Amino acid sequence: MSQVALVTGAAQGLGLSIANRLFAAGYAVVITDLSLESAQAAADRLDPSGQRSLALQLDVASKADFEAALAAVLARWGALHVAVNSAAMTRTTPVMQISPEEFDQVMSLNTRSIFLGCQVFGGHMAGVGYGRIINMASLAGQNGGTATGAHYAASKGAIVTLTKIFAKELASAGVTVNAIAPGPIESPAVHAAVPPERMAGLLANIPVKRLGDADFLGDLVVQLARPEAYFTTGATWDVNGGLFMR
Ligand SMILES: NC(=O)C1=CN([C@@H]2O[C@H](COP(=O)(O)OP(=O)(O)OC[C@H]3O[C@@H](n4cnc5c(N)ncnc54)[C@H](O)[C@@H]3O)[C@@H](O)[C@H]2O)C=CC1
Ligand SMILES: CC(C)c1ccc(C(=O)O)c(O)c1O
Repeated sequence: MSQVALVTGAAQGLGLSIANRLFAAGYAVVITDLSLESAQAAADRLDPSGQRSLALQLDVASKADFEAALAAVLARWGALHVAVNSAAMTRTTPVMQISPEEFDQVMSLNTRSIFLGCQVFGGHMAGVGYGRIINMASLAGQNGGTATGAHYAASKGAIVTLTKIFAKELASAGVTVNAIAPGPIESPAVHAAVPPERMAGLLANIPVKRLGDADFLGDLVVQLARPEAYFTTGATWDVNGGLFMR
């Protein structure tokens, strides 16, 4: 039987690229997102037969949704080997203008979702003695970048810390927990955030002078998801074209 991988926020963008690479690597892939329709559409494009894919609604703000998704995956395949916590929101409000409500919204969606994903999926994986969890952090969380919002950056920095905490907690149970911290990757979100007339300026500021590649991120997830990757845990993998230097 194929190993089973679940990706949150996988209807579009990097989550979808990661799901595609996991599918290409032979996994049965669970595409989850806020709306079942968008998750199902992505799953249908990936795997028209539906034999090695499952679409689920999973609002990462809801612990009950994580638990229901886990139950649905176990009912379909009896196992969950890999969980990729990719869903997040971005806000670009300048730090002195962020309201308490907006701060809480970004932190709770981006950070609490990782906590919930690690707790629910990691708890199951620890119970069966095997698992791989990969959390999507960000360059902004590594260098305090403000272009994407101070609350966004703080929420992503907290993911690095949570990744270490869950890695320590789950290591002896055969579960690894790693994070990936991308800089700007070729993706719909980058093009939504950077209008064409500002793209040259962004590229000029990236030391390698290119955006990152979403498929490469997907392949990195595939590597971290391998059983042979048992010796890397609690790590944050930087993929930022040298932008940490800026
Ligand atoms: N695109 C980039 O260059 C970078 C992205 N990242 C991170 O990579 C991850 C994916 O980013 P993108 O693909 O660019 O984002 P995106 O905005 O294109 O996709 C995010 C996905 O998450 C889903 N989502 C939003 N709220 C949700 C909720 N409450 N429950 C479930 N799903 C929800 C959306 O429907 C969407 O499908 C995020 O964690 C982001 O912070 C980090 C650094 C750079
Ligand atoms: C595409 C989004 C807005 C984006 C862009 C850049 C970074 C970064 O450099 O850290 C992000 O984390 C993003 O989410």
